[in-house]
Amino acid sequence: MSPRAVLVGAPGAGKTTVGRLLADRLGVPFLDADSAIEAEAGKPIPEIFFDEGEEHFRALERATVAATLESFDGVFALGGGAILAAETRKALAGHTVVYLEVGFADALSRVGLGAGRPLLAINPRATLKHLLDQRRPLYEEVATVTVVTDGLDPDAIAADLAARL
Ligand SMILES: Nc1ncnc2c1ncn2[C@@H]1O[C@H](COP(=O)(O)OP(=O)(O)O)[C@@H](O)[C@H]1O
Ligand SMILES: O=C(O)C1=C[C@@H](OP(=O)(O)O)[C@@H](O)[C@H](O)C1
Ligand SMILES: [Mg+2]
Repeated sequence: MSPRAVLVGAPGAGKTTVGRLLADRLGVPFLDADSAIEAEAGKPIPEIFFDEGEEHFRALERATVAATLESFDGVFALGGGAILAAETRKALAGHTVVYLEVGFADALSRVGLGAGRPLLAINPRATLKHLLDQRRPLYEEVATVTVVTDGLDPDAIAADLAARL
């Protein structure tokens, strides 16, 4: 069993939003890794970061992604930092991985002041710029399909993807 599509990309790329729309169009279930982690931990992502730290969150994330890749056949949206783990990049090989590409200006306007995203709690502009630069090669490495999202409406992106998958 393999997800119909795994969505990767930076915070604000639209993984959660476009993923849900894409799943509706394909008539398959949708799962967001962050929501699965929150359900498992029994608390929101910012509280996991605050109480247990980022390393603990990343361990939960690696385990959730590994298990879901083997057991889920819908559309699966990852958190923006999931691909930082070499283990996760390796596990993505052989799957249909969609990279939702977003430039700095659109990403910034979409995430705003970073509410709900603990990594962007301090200095969201500079942090987001750094994340985009650091992670771009990793998203490119795992992607089998790349979609530019700048200036495009989520539903148009989902429609384009549904036609391509
Ligand atoms: N293509 C888009 N155009 C404009 N706004 C978008 C687009 N995709 C997502 N958004 C908005 O940006 C914010 C972040 O989207 P989200 O799906 O949570 O991104 P991600 O899961 O990749 O971090 C949400 O408020 C969402 O409504
Ligand atoms: O970029 C990151 O490292 C993170 C992105 C978030 O998901 P989104 O990319 O859906 O915002 C969430 O997993 C967590 O706050 C860490
Ligand atoms: Mg998301």
